[in-house]
Amino acid sequence: MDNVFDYEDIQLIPAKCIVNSRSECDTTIKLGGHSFKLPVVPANMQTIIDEKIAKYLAENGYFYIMHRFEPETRATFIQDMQSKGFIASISVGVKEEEYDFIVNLAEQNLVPEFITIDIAHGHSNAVIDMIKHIKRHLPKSFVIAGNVGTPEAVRELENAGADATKVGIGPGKVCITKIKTGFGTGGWQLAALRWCAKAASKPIIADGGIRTHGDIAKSIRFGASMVMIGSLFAGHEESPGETIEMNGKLFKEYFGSASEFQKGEKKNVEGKKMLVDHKGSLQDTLKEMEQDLQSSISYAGGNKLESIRNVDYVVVKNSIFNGDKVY
Ligand SMILES: NC(=O)C1=CN([C@@H]2O[C@H](COP(=O)(O)OP(=O)(O)OC[C@H]3O[C@@H](n4cnc5c(N)ncnc54)[C@H](OP(=O)(O)O)[C@@H]3O)[C@@H](O)[C@H]2O)C=CC1
Ligand SMILES: Nc1nc2c(ncn2[C@@H]2O[C@H](COP(=O)(O)O)[C@@H](O)[C@H]2O)c(=O)[nH]1
Repeated sequence: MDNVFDYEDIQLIPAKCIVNSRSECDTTIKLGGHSFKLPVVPANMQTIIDEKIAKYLAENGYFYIMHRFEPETRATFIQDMQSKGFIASISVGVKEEEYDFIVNLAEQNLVPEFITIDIAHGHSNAVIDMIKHIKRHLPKSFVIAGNVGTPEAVRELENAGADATKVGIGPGKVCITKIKTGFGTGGWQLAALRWCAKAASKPIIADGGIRTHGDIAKSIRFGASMVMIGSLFAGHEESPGETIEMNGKLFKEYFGSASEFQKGEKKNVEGKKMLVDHKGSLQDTLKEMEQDLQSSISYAGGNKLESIRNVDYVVVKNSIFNGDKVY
């Protein structure tokens, strides 16, 4: 791989506008036969999503993926969401008990619309076997598998039956994988996304490293159907992380799913805990994301999300912020 770059190194080039107002631009995206208002999904992490937020997102036409860290609540969660007419979208791991969980769901005829296999190193037989297991017992569920960072991995997971793959090893804000292991897509996530997207025949979710709303448009340009975001969603008043007051200022706690804090032990730790600025309501951020993306679409010279896919771009190494502090 040469010519690597990341979000901050790229600027998309404007094309002639065809709309009279940004409100004409349509940010909706289809995934798994469902239509969602934005190509954005909050990360399936315990300080980012809980049942209340999942319901809010589902009710308001946004995609969501519930985390897997309270495993015993998942069957009831599926029932509860579907009884309200919402999609059920859950996460699983790959350990032995997860195999039984999938069989139990099938026996109870509980079929989540979306199942995400949420593993650090998704290019593995553990994930391939779990994809096959889910497809055998719950063939109607849309399976998102990850995380990966290479075209080979995307192809192997797709061939095993994954309906979408999630790309991003180590670009996350609370990630320390790149430091502890020396591996990953941290620092070149956008180039890795492009590399993977060229091999993909099914949707890709770009996961981690999104620091500004413009990065959503850049992800679409480089082949993502959707982006998964943690840190930008961690600071809301509704966010499940604890609210902390320091020197009269409010913060929210945000921790990695592989942090010592999440795991309860210091074993294979690849994540950290941090505080992010408190920033008002989730609804306001989603609205702002929609408006910013509508604006992106208008700069792309179209009125639909797909128009972003064809725009030209330039590489401006580490310079687009001109010293502005954005995060
Ligand atoms: N996107 C990213 O960059 C990363 C995300 N995470 C997040 O952290 C959480 C925990 O992830 P994870 O540790 O995979 O989940 P689990 O702790 O559930 O581990 C899943 C299984 O995979 C094994 N495993 C984990 N990492 C590796 C590896 N590098 N090589 C071989 N086997 C491995 C584990 O065994 P054992 O523990 O004995 O090795 C275990 O059996 C997830 O939510 C994940 O998304 C974590 C790191 C990177
Ligand atoms: N290496 C680790 N990555 C992690 C951990 N917990 C979550 N994640 C990944 O980060 C993204 C969110 O990234 P952000 O830049 O938007 O904050 C999340 O979706 C996971 O893929 C972890 O402990 N270690």
